[in-house]
Amino acid sequence: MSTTASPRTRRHGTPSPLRARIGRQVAERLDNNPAAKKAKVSGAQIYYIPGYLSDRDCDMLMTKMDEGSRRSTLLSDSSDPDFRTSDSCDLDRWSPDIHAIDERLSMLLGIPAENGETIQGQRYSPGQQFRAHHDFFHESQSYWEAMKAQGGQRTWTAMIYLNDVEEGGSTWFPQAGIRVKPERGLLLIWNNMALDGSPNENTLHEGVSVTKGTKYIVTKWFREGAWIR
Ligand SMILES: O=C(O)CCC(=O)C(=O)O
Ligand SMILES: [Fe+2]
Repeated sequence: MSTTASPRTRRHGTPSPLRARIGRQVAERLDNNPAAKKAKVSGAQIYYIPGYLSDRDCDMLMTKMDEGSRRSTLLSDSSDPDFRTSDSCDLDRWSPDIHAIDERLSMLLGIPAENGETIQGQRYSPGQQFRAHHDFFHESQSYWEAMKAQGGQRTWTAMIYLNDVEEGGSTWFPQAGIRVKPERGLLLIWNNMALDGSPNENTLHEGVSVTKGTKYIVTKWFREGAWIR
């Protein structure tokens, strides 16, 4: 896999030794985990683990999401009202079932649990999508100062598909060149930073519109520092 960051990666922020170290440490941990597979993509670190979450946990999360969802929001203004049309649900991190999943993810990546934002559930019905975006914060935007004070930049993303989707709903990384089809229990993990710790453009990704059925996923974004104090 090519690991060269393109010069364009510098546009949304600056290199950072801390983030570069987190990138190396997590990748080394995943490389040594026989369950974790490395995706053969260009210019980004992407891994996956099929069957990571049990059917019981997937069902538990989908039930909670059906009980507590609201319309998804965006950090930055978009002129496109259809940019992110899913429903979202913040899952209570202190409930024992969720806490156990948090702990497992944190152990898997070797990132302290307090660096993880609260797991967010997202549900897409036919026609709903999350258009191409980066999970990292754009450091030139007005929200960045507030984010900096709350754990700083997002480094790794962990996303789990909770069900198989009848049609559509894949996660597409147009620049890294990979399309992931939803599969119940599958964990997808990627580093939003380049090797030098600057935001990596190649992690641009899209939750492609669902055409048939409903898509349920959970996402956890890890910060470079403590998010919970
Ligand atoms: O729905 C997807 O496949 C992608 C979701 C996503 O990009 C996110 O949660 O940050
Ligand atoms: Fe995303």
